[in-house]
Amino acid sequence: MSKERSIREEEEKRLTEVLGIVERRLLKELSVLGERRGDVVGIRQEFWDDVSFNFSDETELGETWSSIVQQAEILAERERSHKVASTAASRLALQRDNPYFARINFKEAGDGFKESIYIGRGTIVGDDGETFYVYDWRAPVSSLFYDHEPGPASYETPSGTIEGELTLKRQFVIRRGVLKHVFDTDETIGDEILQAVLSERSDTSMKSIVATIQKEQNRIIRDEKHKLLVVQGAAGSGKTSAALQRIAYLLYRYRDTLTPDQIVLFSPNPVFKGYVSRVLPDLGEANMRQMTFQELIESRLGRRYEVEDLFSQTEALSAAEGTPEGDARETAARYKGSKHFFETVNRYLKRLEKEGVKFRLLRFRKDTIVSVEQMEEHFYGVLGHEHFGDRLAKLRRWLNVQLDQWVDSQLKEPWVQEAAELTDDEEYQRAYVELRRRGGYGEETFDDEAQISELLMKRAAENAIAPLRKAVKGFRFLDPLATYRELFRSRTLFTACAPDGRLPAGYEWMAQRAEETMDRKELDHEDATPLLYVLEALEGFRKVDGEVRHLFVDEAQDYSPFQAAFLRRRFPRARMTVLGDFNQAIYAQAEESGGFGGWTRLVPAQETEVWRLSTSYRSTEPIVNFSKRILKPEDAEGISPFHRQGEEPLLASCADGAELADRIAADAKALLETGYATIGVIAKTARECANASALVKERLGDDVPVTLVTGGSANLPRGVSILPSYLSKGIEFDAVLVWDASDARYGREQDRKLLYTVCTRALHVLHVYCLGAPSPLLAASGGSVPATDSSSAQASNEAPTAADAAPAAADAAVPTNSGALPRAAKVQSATDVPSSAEVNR
Ligand SMILES: Nc1ncnc2c1ncn2[C@@H]1O[C@H](COP(=O)(O)OP(=O)(O)OP(=O)(O)O)[C@@H](O)[C@H]1O
Repeated sequence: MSKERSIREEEEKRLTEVLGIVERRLLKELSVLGERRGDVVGIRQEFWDDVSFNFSDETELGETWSSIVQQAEILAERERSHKVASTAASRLALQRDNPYFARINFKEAGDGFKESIYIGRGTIVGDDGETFYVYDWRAPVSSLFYDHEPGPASYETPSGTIEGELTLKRQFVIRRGVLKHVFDTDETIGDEILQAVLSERSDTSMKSIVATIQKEQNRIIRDEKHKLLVVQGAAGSGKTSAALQRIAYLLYRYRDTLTPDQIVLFSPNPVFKGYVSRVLPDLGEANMRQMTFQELIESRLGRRYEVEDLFSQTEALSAAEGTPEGDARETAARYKGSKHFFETVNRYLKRLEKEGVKFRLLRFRKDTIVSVEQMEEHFYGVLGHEHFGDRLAKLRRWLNVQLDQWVDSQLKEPWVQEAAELTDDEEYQRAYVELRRRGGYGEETFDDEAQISELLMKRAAENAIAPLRKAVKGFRFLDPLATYRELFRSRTLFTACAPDGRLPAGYEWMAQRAEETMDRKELDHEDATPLLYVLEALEGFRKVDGEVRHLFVDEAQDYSPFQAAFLRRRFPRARMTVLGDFNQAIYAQAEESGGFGGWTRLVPAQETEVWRLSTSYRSTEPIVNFSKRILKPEDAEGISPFHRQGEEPLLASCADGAELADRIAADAKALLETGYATIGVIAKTARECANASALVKERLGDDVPVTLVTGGSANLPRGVSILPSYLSKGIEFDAVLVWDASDARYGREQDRKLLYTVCTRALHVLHVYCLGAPSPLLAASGGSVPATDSSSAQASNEAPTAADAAPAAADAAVPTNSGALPRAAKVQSATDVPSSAEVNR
């Protein structure tokens, strides 16, 4: 028998044994699940039958109440165990499909103890409770698989380093419980598996990468030492993937103390949120909390102000591009995200401890209950020696006392008496019960009547000022906007607070803009974070999320230094993992920061680690090379493609919009017919997308699904998605068709990173179309295409020919992994090379 066959037989036997264990356990869990479900349904149906009702006196009432509580507790307990059984069953079902993906043999130094270790998405222990059939990929020993090739190897455990020798490294492709491929490898992670995984057609949600985590990614996933982890990685180098597997790792490593809701991931937009939401459930873990920065802002400011979001700001800047107004706004957006402004605001807050907080008076009809001056006097006088962050809460207490006194002062007023007379029976009954409870109501006497009418009047007055009580509770007597705005009303104040004592460029424009917008309670996006910071500082950061233990920020280069500093204040206990790519910094607000938003300043250097990921896994080699040439050479230097081949990107000029739409529609159709699942048509702005969508839909008719993706979209659909450049952040498509990368659209230096971001969304196929002359940023990518006719050029500097244009889509049909099959690694048999559809994730 050949060596390959004997290996296969050995592994098949082992697989059957493991599947037997999983199967038995799954059946058991399913039967527990059935029972629990029956219990829960039964208790819910009969809930009220088992409660004894008796309201005759206080004791009976108490007993009725405890019998309800008891029933509710039984129900909650059964629901909990139903959930436990259901989680276990889904985990086992995943394991039955694909119990493990790798095996290593490791001989420990010293005693020479040799062990075969199988690695999968979750642990499988034998019925004896001791034999480990499969180790979780996050177990310390599993590191050996990701970090080493056969030979001397070691791994870290909580009790120290284990040294030894890796004598075998084997990978499996198991699908639906059937062993499809097995092969040994002598590379860190077998190249052929990775080739096959990367050649797969994409999906509308991201997949896990546990079977093919690369060594440099593994370091990020398992880092436990640092308070701040900064990952600078090329487009498609696996930053988001590393972040998500890291979350799964942390949940496993600290499973007794860390829960998913103590982990927050900041995502760039709602589409991305949907896109990554399957990864953790597929790994058998519950999802962490996810939010966008905009949602954080909306939750605090949205009810009081009309807040512009980042996308609207980007659209507004794009529409005003090149005008004095547009330039001024861009300068303002950049400045208000800067470290200089953050420091200015901080110094302003210091001054506010002594003077300057703006309040709003409490007024009932025309009556001032507490004036602004009285509040200032109390805040800066009586409370002047208190800690600044506590003062507002104390002022609130004092205001409530003022309201109490005011209510008392009103009892003789005719309006209160009138209101009290309108009291309905129910209200009267309630007042009666309350007086009895207080022991103040005896026999029917004149005095009792007086008491009840006083109570009714009090209630009437209280009802009338209920909105004021609510406003006081919500700190609405504070005027954060006016307080913030003062910085743009007084030049002397600003210069006194600025660290260098100077007004920033464009100050006059900012001041005027504040007058125009803030009166209408409208907030430009660039003002939202500073305002929120001022508000929270005045309130003593009472909404601080101290429970959050890990904060992940993806696309971190898009955050301004101001926002970075704000997040640090808001999540003070959290360790931070921030991931980004300075080559993809596309928003005005982050430009001042050189792309990394001042993250590294937040935590002392000795508690910070900066990792770089340079291999780009997403796109084929030709696409990576094409995209790199959009960047300045010094920025592109560190980016290397993973050697996966595919067709050369296409760059073509179109004479007019109709031709552009014709070609994109034809490409999209042909690519879908070839089997590509997701096609991204990416235009620069939302306005262009609306136009593109109408034109493309018209050409494709109802047979081809075409979706216009907007800032509010929560999911990426299959088929053709038409979306603006900034919404394509973090996501990917089998094929990207760029809608108009002309000089007119991407002509400025500021557009470089945006165009790079757009082109790097493509996995297998990239077609870049221009209306007229291509952007000069594409010149090095082969962009010297005549603007006049519909000529096109393969980006490898081939001379453009007319034939290149239309058949491009057909060319794209060639599966891009055709030239990318195994390299030197030892493959068990030629037929063992996995096809792209059969690879473990
Ligand atoms: N080790 C790996 N094994 C398999 N696939 C991988 C690996 N690393 C990355 N990928 C794939 O590469 C693609 C890009 O990964 P990901 O989105 O995590 O990169 P990114 O650095 O966040 O990209 P961007 O900055 O462009 O958003 C994904 O399809 C991901 O599955």
